[in-house]
Amino acid sequence: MKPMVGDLVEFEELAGYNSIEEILPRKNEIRRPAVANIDRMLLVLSAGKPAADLLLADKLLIQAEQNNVVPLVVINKTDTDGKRAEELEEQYACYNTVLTSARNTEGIDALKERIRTLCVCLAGQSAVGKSSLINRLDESFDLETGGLSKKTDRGKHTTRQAELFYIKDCDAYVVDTPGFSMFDVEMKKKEIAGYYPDFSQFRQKCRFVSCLHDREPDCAVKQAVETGKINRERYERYLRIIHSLEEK
Ligand SMILES: Nc1nc2c(ncn2[C@@H]2O[C@H](COP(=O)(O)OP(=O)(O)OP(=O)(O)O)[C@@H](O)[C@H]2O)c(=O)[nH]1
Ligand SMILES: [Zn+2]
Repeated sequence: MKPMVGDLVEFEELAGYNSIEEILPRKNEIRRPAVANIDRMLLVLSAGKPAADLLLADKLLIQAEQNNVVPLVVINKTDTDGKRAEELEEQYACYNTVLTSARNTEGIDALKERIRTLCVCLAGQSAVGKSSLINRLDESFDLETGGLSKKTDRGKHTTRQAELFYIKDCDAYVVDTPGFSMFDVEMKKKEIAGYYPDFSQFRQKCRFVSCLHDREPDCAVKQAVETGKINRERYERYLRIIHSLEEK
C-alpha cells in the first residue's frame, strides 16, 4: 500500500528521518484529488473566472458520495459576480453550500464553522482560489497563489502537490490540492443516479426499478425536472455523464 496525504501511520524515529512502519486502515479514500481519511470534500467553484466547469463539479460530487465523503460546495469569488454565485448556490441547493470571497473575506467565518475539528480537502479547477482560502482561514499562512493565463482564462496550476495544513482557529486540518480539469467517474451507469441527493426522493417512484431516467416512460425524475423540482441543468449534465459511459 502506498501512503497518501491524510494517512495515519506508525513510524519509527531513525537518525535524521522517520520511517513509516505501517499505514493504518483508512476510513475512506478518493482518487482525485488523491487523499485519505477526510470528513469533507470542499468542492471549490468560482463565481467569476475561471468559469466553473459544472460537469467536472458533478463528477467530483458523485465520487465523494461514492466514497462516503460528505461534500461541501464552496462558491468562491463572490466579490466578482454575486448573481452568478447565487445561481450556483441554487444548482447545488441539495448539498451544503457556503459563499466565500478570499478577496474581501465574505463567508470565511461561516466556512470555519463548517470545518471545525474536521479533516477536509479542497478540490477543484486551477485558480478557483483553493490556496487563497487557506491563506484566509489562517492569516499567518502565505501560500503561493497564481493568476489566470491571459490567453485562455484558465488557471496556471500554481499548487503542485497535495499538502496538509493545520488551521488553529477552528482546530481543523485542510489539504490543499493541485487544480485539475479532467476526471471520469468509474462506475456502472445504473449506479450514477443513486449518488444524486436531489434525485433521491423521486427515484423510487419511477415505473421501472431499472429506470436510468433517460428515455423510459413514467419516469418520476424526468417529471420532477419538468415541474422544476430538480434543476434542469443538473439533470442534463447527468444525461451527459451516463451517455459518456455508454460510449465507453
Ligand atoms: N476576485 C477574487 N479573486 C480571488 C479570490 N480567491 C482567489 N482569487 C485569485 O484567484 C487566483 C488563483 O488563486 P489560487 O488561490 O492560486 O487558486 P488555486 O485554486 O489554489 O489554484 P491552483 O493552485 O492552480 O489549483 C489568484 O490570483 C487569487 O488572488 C476571490 O475570492 N476573489
Ligand atoms: Zn426514472
